[in-house]
Amino acid sequence: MFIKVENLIKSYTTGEITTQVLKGVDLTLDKGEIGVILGPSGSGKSTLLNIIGGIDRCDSGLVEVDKVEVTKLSDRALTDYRRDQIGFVFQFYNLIPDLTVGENVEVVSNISRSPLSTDEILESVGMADKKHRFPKELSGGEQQRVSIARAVVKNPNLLLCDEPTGALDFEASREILKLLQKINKNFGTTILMITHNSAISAMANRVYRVRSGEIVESSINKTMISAERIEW
Ligand SMILES: Nc1ncnc2c1ncn2[C@@H]1O[C@H](COP(=O)(O)OP(=O)(O)OP(=O)(O)O)[C@@H](O)[C@H]1O
Repeated sequence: MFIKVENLIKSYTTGEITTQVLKGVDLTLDKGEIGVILGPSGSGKSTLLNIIGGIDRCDSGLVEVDKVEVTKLSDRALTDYRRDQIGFVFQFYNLIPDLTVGENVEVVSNISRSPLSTDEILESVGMADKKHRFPKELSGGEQQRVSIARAVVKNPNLLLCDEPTGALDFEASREILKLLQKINKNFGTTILMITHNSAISAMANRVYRVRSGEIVESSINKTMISAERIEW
């Protein structure tokens, strides 16, 4: 088992009000699989992903990734874990506006332990010919390709995607999903992805549905379909 989450609990306190955002979440994913987390806004999906990725801490429970007990790591070790093992892709790309496409990717590869080649990655995401452009000269779908290149160049064990197609139209979304599927296949990268869109679950090995901080449904897809065939 590559990801093991057990009885994960997390609360946030604002002023005098404490809200339990994760109420005992269990989740597993095997190496090389694609997992999808579905659920309405505010149900705790990002909180769950951020704890798995070492951006946030839980109150109690277990997160284990590739046999590392993430929930036990010191702050220093958690930073190393995040830098060395995890690639993040967000809804709004978060590219550095003053850097070109190539430079945005190199910023990450320069601080990575065993990076892949920037040119090779840009080639695989279909952005090699736009290496010298700036983010504002790209479409949303192209910017997301660059942000995927930036996440993958460090050769992460786990790619965490928070609504990667949330800001894109249907065609651009499908291209991004095809790209994620290709990365999963070519690099063997395990992918865990949050989405509002239940059609996307057809390309996942495992699907988790979250509601109000709890997993209300989990399923395993015996037959995954190619992202090419996803419609909504
Ligand atoms: N840092 C924080 N401080 C206080 N409350 C927070 C914090 N982060 C998240 N929350 C609250 O926790 C709940 C779950 O948020 P989370 O972002 O995990 O949900 P989500 O399912 O990812 O939602 P969305 O689909 O809208 O992104 C929300 O009610 C949110 O307001």
